[in-house]
Amino acid sequence: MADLHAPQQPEIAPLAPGLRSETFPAAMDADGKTVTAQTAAFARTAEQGFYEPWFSDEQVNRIGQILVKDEQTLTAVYVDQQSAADESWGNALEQVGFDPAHPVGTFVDYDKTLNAGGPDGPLPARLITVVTVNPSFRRRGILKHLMTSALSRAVEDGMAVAALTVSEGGIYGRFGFGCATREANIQVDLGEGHGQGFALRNTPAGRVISADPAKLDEVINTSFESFHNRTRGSIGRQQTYQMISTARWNPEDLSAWNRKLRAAVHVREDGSIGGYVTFQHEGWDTDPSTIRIHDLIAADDQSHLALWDYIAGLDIVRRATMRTAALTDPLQSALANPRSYKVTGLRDLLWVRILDVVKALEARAWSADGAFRLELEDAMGITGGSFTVRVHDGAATVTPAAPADEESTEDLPTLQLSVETLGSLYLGDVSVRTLHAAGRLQDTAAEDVEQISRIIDLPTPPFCATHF
Ligand SMILES: CC(=O)SCCNC(=O)CCNC(=O)[C@H](O)C(C)(C)COP(=O)(O)OP(=O)(O)OC[C@H]1O[C@@H](n2cnc3c(N)ncnc32)[C@H](O)[C@@H]1OP(=O)(O)O
Repeated sequence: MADLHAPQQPEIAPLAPGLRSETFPAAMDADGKTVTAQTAAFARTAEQGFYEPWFSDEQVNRIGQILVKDEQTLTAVYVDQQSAADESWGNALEQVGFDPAHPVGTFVDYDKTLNAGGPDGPLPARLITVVTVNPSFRRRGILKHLMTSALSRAVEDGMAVAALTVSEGGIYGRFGFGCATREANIQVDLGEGHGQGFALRNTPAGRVISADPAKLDEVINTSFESFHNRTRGSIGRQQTYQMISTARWNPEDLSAWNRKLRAAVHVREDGSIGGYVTFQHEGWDTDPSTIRIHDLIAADDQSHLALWDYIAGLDIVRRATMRTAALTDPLQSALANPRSYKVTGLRDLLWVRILDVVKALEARAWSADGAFRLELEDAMGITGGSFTVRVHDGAATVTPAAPADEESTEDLPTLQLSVETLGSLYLGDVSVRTLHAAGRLQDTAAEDVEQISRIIDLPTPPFCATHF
């Protein structure tokens, strides 16, 4: 008998007449130096979709190579001028020199891992990025086709979760994605000279050593791996990070190397590497003189503070800024004067789509032992239904349950929510109580909220340090 609770592939939304889609791997030419014409044309369409400057062929080739290195799967939508339903539209495209080899829609997916805090470590996640539609082809269902196809493939491949970062907050909820992590922009005032404005209550152990970013490949890899394994909400990094953090690639203009980038590494007292920071001086015309931190990845909290102490100790610098700080950054509480740390902005980063509720919940962290019933609604029909969740010693067992209206011998508190809301709850960014107050828990009874919250809500928010 078919397992009615197994994830189901969603129906794939059709493309409008005259459009066709093709899925292919990002690939290099036989010479191994340039990406294929199809991959390069894909990168060109993405560049237009995100309103980037016209890239040179060399820059396009660099983007293509990044896609290749992470074995990314590209799906492109092309105009089939021959079969275009509206002939005058086909003629108009021809008149303006439209090249049918250039797609009008782009979509990338690839696999990394997501740390959901569970006992068995990070779980595989299907990541979605570079979603663009040529402005002249928007609002005709191209995204809907690309997304339903991609989620269908992800279910077929047995993925428990998909994730993306969004350009606009109103697009992806309809596909079951919920906002799951946030990050802060911070500004730290350093005062004049070390210790004047910035002083840690305790001096971190070990040494921080200035380093050439180009020589840090191994340090970057091992530091990130430790960080990823200890940080709920972390997503595995694509090759782009390695290229940027080692200064081989300048993200601002895609030129060959970033001459401004500097780095430092924390070496613990026992000689092991604790983490690294990459940063640049904003220029002598900035007032106050400012260091921008690009990336600060530490394997432990002492190393995190030690790297900040190094930045604060740089002579002539009065301010440090960072766009990717954790909401639980320990720095503010470690400062003698916590006011020198200011949060200047807050934004969502990771959005999560649960594809297999059993696998996903069993890979998650929990706060307390207990059991509850889950009534999950999934409008795309992928993973909805009734489940019993039992948590014991920090690990969950999730089993299909009879529908709520059928007789049940067990009296368990019941959580009713949509798959989008479960995505927001998954990594612990928002609490059961807050979602209940927001009216997002449908018919969940107020008296059940307290019990369920004790099991689900996690003590700290998650943190994802990876943009993609
Ligand atoms: C994961 C990432 O890569 S995030 C980056 C997304 N890309 C961008 O922001 C680049 C600029 N924008 C675009 O390229 C396109 O407008 C896209 C990709 C956002 C949307 O593509 P389209 O093909 O126009 O979307 P499509 O027609 O399939 O719309 C699907 C649904 O989303 C809705 N939608 C599309 N764009 C938006 C938007 N910007 N805001 C709110 N809703 C939107 C549509 O109204 C439609 O709703 P429905 O389900 O009620 O019918």
